[in-house]
Amino acid sequence: MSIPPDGGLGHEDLVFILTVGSHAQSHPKQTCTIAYDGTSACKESSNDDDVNRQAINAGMTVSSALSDSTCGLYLAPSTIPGAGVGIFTAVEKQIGDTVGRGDICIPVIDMYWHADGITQPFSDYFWSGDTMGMSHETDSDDVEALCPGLDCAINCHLALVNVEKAVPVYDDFGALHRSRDPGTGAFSPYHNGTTYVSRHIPAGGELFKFYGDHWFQTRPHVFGLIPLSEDYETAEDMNEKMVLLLQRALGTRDGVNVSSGNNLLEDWFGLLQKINAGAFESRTLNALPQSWADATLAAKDTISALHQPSATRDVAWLEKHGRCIDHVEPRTSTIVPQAGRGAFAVRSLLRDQVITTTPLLHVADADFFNLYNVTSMFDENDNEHYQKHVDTVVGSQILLNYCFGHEETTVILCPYGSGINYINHDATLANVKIRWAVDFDVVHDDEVVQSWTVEDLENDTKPRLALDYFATRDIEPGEELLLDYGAVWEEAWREHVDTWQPYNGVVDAISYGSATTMNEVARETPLRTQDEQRFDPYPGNLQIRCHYALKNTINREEAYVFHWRDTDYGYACHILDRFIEDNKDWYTVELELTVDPDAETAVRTERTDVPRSAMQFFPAPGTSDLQLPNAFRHLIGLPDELLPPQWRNL
Ligand SMILES: C[S@@+](CC[C@H](N)C(=O)[O-])C[C@H]1O[C@@H](n2cnc3c(N)ncnc32)[C@H](O)[C@@H]1O
Repeated sequence: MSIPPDGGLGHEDLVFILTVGSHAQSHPKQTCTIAYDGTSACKESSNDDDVNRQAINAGMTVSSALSDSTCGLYLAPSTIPGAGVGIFTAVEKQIGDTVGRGDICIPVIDMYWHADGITQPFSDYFWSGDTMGMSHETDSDDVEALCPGLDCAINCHLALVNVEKAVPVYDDFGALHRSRDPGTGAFSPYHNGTTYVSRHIPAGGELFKFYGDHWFQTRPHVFGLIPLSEDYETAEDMNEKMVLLLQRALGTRDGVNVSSGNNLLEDWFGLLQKINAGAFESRTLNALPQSWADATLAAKDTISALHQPSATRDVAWLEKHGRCIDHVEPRTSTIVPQAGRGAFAVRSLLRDQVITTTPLLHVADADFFNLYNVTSMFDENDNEHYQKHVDTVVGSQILLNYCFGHEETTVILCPYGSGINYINHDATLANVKIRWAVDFDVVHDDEVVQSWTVEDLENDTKPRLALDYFATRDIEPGEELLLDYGAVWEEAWREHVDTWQPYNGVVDAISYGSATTMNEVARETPLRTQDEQRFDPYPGNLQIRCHYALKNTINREEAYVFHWRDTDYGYACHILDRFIEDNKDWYTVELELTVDPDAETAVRTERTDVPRSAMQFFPAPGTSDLQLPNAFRHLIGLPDELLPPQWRNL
């Protein structure tokens, strides 16, 4: 089982991309990446990038733009011993290809505060929310992203990292509006996270993402002195030199014909193995090939190439023993109003066919999902303290809407299968059902269903349960998959719709503004200065932020365009002045460089000659649709027949 980290880019890794204006029309597109240290690198955008981008812009997932007849992705036992399940591609993949069909990500806000002390499995599966474009969900810095698809299920092998972490697209303008739609805020706006291939993968190869070296360093009891990324690089270099040296000593240029029984080689690798076995404890030595055959192979190719065969399964074996995880893709629901996106079949599915099997993360204490009322107080030294009122639950994490539960138990089960989290409810049109997984011991232990108590589940959060989703009738390609969430869910939804009223909070519902729309529609529109905003304000739920690159002074002579990645958040900034020169608008802004909200004084600095593209709208912290106090929250009903009797504790 994969255990993603709180990984991702730190701010120091941030770069901005500028499109070189003079080249933009007459030459192939160039993007230049400038790091904070001032170094830059440019590359021409590939056609593949354009095709992918066009597909995304057209509202399709990348995969649906490509032809699709057989399963391309499997969930199967990982090739890493003890790692549970892993994800495998059934088709060869080249750098820049995509994998999967666009995952959803779900923010979990202020968890370490609201759910302090509650045993939960999620920490090992979270990606840090700021690397997923979720920074604006709270001003406390405590936002985690659970991406229950590939980002949750792909393992990490530091020698074979072959796909990049997917970053979701933030879509706060969807089809729903908080002034009229009771479904507003009831599903995650972070979706279509596309996984890109970063290294060639053979058909049958397991996928590996980079969790960050830190993730392995902080788990020495599990992984011991496993080589880290840098160790592989150093070992690569050492190996090349070692092989050259030995070839010279052996008087051979390629060394391939040297018999494995050669004394020099035996002595050398015998010594290396002894050193490795305890004389020195070194992650780098652990990365170094331990035989002449491996050393020469690695010198010709890479050390990673040595690991690839053992990380590859036969495709026929995957078909037989794995579970297909790419039968469905997400799209805006066509059947269910107010529901956001849904899951659609990409190929014919037969009645009783298992559409996919999905592992479950379990929480024994349902209070994990509660959001509590908070008051802030100042002590005698004027330090602010927060008090949690555990008797006043004011809402639930949005994650609740993606998990299964039952009114007679505190146990909650959250699936992390690719695509299945998009399946909506319809009791009448349901064409999918769930059951405990059959014949998939690698993630499902029926003993847990038969005899584990709620306490047992609390004491052991390793995923040990899985569900099969199967078709209850033949399903055509393009049909939406629908599940019956149960009568309790349906009644809760009906009551929500009947009693729902628009919520007027920071801003009245009708004048709520979508940051995404403002950034798309008003990208070229001049921004109003602070003085102008006094008379003509922007919607109160929006804030303007300036690009991170403004941390350094900028040079107007280079007519650059700032590029915002989906994860960029920038600095809070205020527009002091706007002026026109060379027929262009320029701005003088004040940046709040200190991002820590607890800092007593924000470090402010002024920048002038700032172009429009350096500024972007964001929802102000805590004002997104997800944070609406009247947003619908309800677990999906676990059918009565699946609830183990010993879990009934309510
Ligand atoms: C597991 S998610 C399904 C995926 C979700 N539609 C999305 O876009 O991420 C469950 C949530 O979808 C919405 N939903 C599902 N079925 C619905 C229905 N029949 N009517 C209204 N909303 C529905 C509700 O917000 C529910 O809490």
